Order: sequence, then C-alpha cells, then structure tokens
Amino acid sequence: MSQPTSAVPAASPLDEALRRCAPGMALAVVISLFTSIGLLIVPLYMMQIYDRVLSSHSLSTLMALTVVALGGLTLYAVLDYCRIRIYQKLATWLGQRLGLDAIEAIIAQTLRGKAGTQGLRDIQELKLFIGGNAATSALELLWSPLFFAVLFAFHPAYGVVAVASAAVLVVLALATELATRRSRRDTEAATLAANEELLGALRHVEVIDAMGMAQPLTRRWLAATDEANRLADASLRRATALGALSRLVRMAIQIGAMAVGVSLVVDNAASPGSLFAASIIVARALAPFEHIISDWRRWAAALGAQRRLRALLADRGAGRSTMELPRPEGILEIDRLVYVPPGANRAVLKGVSLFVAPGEAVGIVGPSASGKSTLARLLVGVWQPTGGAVRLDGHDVYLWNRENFGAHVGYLPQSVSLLDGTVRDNIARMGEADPLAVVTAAKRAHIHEMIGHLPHGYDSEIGSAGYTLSGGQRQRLALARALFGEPSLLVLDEPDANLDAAGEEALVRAVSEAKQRGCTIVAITHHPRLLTVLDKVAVMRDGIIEGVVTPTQAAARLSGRPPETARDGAREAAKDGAGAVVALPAAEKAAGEPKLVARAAGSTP
Ligand SMILES: Nc1ncnc2c1ncn2[C@@H]1O[C@H](COP(=O)(O)OP(=O)(O)OP(=O)(O)O)[C@@H](O)[C@H]1O
Repeated sequence: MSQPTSAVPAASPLDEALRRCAPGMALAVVISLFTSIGLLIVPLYMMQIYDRVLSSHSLSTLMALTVVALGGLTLYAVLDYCRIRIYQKLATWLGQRLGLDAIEAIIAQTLRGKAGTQGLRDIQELKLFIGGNAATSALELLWSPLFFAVLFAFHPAYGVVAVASAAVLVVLALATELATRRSRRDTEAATLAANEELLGALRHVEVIDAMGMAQPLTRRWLAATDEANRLADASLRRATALGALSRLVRMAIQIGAMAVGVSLVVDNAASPGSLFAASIIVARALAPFEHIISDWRRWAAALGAQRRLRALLADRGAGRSTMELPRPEGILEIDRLVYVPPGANRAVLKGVSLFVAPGEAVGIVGPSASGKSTLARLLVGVWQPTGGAVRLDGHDVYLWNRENFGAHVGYLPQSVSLLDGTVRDNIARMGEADPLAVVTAAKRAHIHEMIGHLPHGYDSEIGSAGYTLSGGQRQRLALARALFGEPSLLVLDEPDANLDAAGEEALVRAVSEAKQRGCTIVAITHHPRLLTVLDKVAVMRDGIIEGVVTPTQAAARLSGRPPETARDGAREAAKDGAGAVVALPAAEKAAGEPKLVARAAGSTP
C-alpha cells in the first residue's frame, strides 16, 4: 500500500523562533542607541557646569542646562522602559513558542527511554538571559563606539585609555571562558545525570518508602553529585581568580583614566570639566564589557541551554507527518514488523505480519515476554519499527501526525497511566471536551454509575494529589478514555488485569459494543470470556505469530490451562482441522508472509 506521507521540514525550531524575535530585537537595539546617548546627559551636564557655569557664575545658564538635562533624562527613562519591556515580552514569547516544541521533543525522547525535563529548564534559562540584563548589556556593546568617539573628541588620550581598557576586559572575558568551559560542561552533564536519576526514582516513592530505600538512593545521588561538585569547584576556582583579577583591572582603569585626565588638565590640553565627564564616560563605555565578565555565568548557562535545546528540538519525532488525514476506516495491516529496542542486540519482534479488516476484533495471546506489549506500542505508533511497518488505512501509524492519529485511536496500556486531573479530564484525554462526549465514553465503558459514586463525580480529582481509585476503577476509567470520541482502532493491552467479575462483564460488553459500532479492535488478553467476543486470536511466542486460532479454540484451551500453553492450544486446534490454525515453519515466519496468516485465518477481505 502507498505511503504518501509528508515529512517535517528540517528547519530548527530554535532558529525559527530566534528569527521571529529578530525584528523586536532590532527595535530594542535602535532604542538602546538613544538610551546610550541618554547616558551621556549627566557627564555632559557636569562638564558644562564646570566649564561654563562655574567660570561665568551664570545662574540662567545653570537653569537652562538643568531644564535641558532633566528633559533629556525623562525621555531617557521612557525609552529605557520601552527597551526593557520589549526584551521581557520577547522572552515570554520565546518561552511559549519553544515550550510546545520542547514538550513534543521531551515526549519523543522519553518514548526512546531518554527521559528528562532539562529542555523546559533550558527554555527558562534562555528567557532569563533575554529578559534579564545579560543580553541587553551585550547588545549595548554595539553602541560602545559612540562613547569612544566622544572620548576621542575630548582628547585622543582619553580615547586610547578607553579602547585599551576595553581590549583588556575582552581578553579577560575570553580567558574566563577558556579556563572554565570544559569543567563547566562536564559539571552540567554530571549534575543533570544525577538529578534525572533521582527524579526517576522519586516516581516510585511508595516502593522507596515501604522498603526503606531512601538511604541507598541518597548515597547514590551523593556519589553522583560528588563528581559534579568536584568539577564545579575547579571551574569556580578559576572563575573566581579571574573575577578578582578583572576587578583589579577595572579599578586600575579608573585610576589610569583619572591620572591621564589630570595630566592633560595640568598641561592645559583639556578642560577640568572634561576630566570629570571623561571619567564618567569611560566608566559607561566599559560597562557592557564589564557586564560580560560579571554576567559570564548567565552567558555560559544561556549558551549551554541553546546548545542542548537545539539538540533536543532536532530530535523531536523526526520525520513525522504534519498533514492531517481523514478518519480511517480501520484497515490494520501489520507488515513484517521487526523491533529491536534501542541499545539491544536481539529483536523482540521478528517479522510479525497480520491483517485486520475494518470492524474486526483480534485477540493476541502468548506467554510472558513473547512481545505482545511491544506489538501494542508499535500498533499505536509510539515506537518506531526497526523493520516493516504498521499501517492504518494504508498509512504508517508511526509517521502519522500524533494529534490527528490520537483522535481516531483508543489505547489502553498495560500500565493504565491515568494523569493528574479530574475524572472528566482523563476521559477527555486532558482536553476541553463536550460533557456529552465524556458521558458517552463513560457509558460505553459502563462506568457512568461508578463515577457517580465518587466524591465529586466527574469533577473528582485523581492522581498524585487527588482521590485514590482502586486498580480496577483505574483500569475501567482508562477504558473510557480509550473509547472517547469514536475511535476507529482500539488497542487494549490486558484490559482485564485488575478487574473483578462485574468489571470483566462490563469490559466484555464494552468491547462487544465497540465491535458492533465498526471499531477495529486488537486486545491482548488471556481472559476466556473476552476472547469469545473477538473474531480471531493470534498466538505469539518469542517475537513471532505462531498461528491464528478461533476464539472458541483459544478460550477453551486457555480456560483449562495457563497462558503459556497457548501454543499447544494453537497446535492442537490445528490438528482439530477446520483450517483455523496456521502453524508456519519458522523460516517462513521469520521471512514474514502476512497474507498467508491472514488468508488462513479467513479474514482478508
Ligand atoms: N525498551 C526495551 N529494551 C530492551 N528490551 C525490551 C524493551 N522493551 C521490551 N523489551 C523486551 O522485549 C520482550 C517482550 O516484552 P513485552 O513487554 O512486549 O512482552 P509481553 O509479551 O507483553 O509480556 P507480558 O505478558 O509479561 O506483559 C521482553 O523480554 C522485554 O524485556
């Protein structure tokens, strides 16, 4: 079948977001030209006072200069406010813009076993950088030549002192970077790894508390952070030494500028007023250079954050379609599916093929670790197949746009996985849903009444901070979530694992009704009652489908024996005749012959 799926464009979302920030940045930089000029108001005012008012004793000149200076300072204050607000707005926008992509990327990485929330912290770091002083003072560097020009205009000696001082400060900033870069990066990586391990462990806090595992965990965390602390200390030692040196240099510059100024005044080469004005302007001209050194940690953090964000965002669900597809009929084709987990050297699925017609309900049985849950995850496209494909209505489920795919698919994982929120939020898949649609899904899962008995009905909070549902209640609620919104495909991974007799009965009815509504169903189950409402049952062992039996045959075998005997059941059923079971030779199965299995099961349309 065809695969006309369009791929995601390769442009980096970070570059795209920064590109869209550029006009705002440019406006802020232009405004900062005027605020930089505004910074000259006080020194020029002082110079005029010394050189004109003190010598002429003219109070009217003083008054005029004061009015002009105050007017200029007012304008400066307004422009400075606008400039800072632009940076703050840009930082907020950037955070929102990147947040969506970062969450998507974090989900994609977590699915590949690389869990972590560092991406969100990195966005926060970039926001602080842009919205705070670090980025703004760096952009003010652009206008430093203006100050240098004024100093050269006063006297070339002032200009030379300022430019030479700026060069020394730049060298110090570069030395700080070179001396601390490696250890800083290593510190970041070591701290990140230690914190992620601890956060991962804290998700299982009940186990930790019940079995007194807090101490060993703390020791592991301390051992992991020890290395990070050692590296951080080395980096801090160098940065502190260079910081002390740069403070010494800054004070020496002030003294040097003053000494040069006084010698010029003594030689009558410059006015006394220019001496004071120049010392203030030198300080202003060098301020952005000094900020680079004092804000270096923020700079380093922002550089590290953008590097990690770039890598994270490049990694988000690469190659998935951006185009929405219409509601599928529910033709499910598993085509020579192979799956080798990341880092593993052995395939969990070794060429699984199966065809499921629209509205058909298939059971999957097989012993533990035969690959059933892995198959379920591949059916809903959360993992990328190593080979082969799963197609729904001819389109690869892994490449399918996730939001669009989710609207047509219901998935009940083995771990249930309810999220923090209300019962209503969970059924509605955390979206803003029509109450009628929520109630319909609950009724289809036969839990509408059960929800009525919760403290706040559909508004009952569940999850870590809310009402604690029983295992069976959680499973039934997760079934309602899977049934929400008329799914075309329903994938249920052991939906009966925690249910009592009433729950099992409700599940059987819910699955049977979904089938009648035309939903294609794949259910991993060993429950004989549930098997009987399905159309066929695939028997899995060691990553392959050994054969397909009728539900009656599978249920009969399973009700008398443990699930591990499913293969024997399949083989015995094959001996029963009726062509219901296909026991393919191993080599044939590994090569993958989907149609053989499907045809033999009598399900190919
Ligand atoms: N991400 C992974 N990395 C390494 N091995 C994995 C990974 N996921 C699954 N496996 C391995 O694949 C095999 C099949 O696992 P799977 O969960 O699919 O089995 P199952 O048939 O659903 O078992 P059960 O009935 O016990 O749930 C197991 O041996 C498991 O250890």
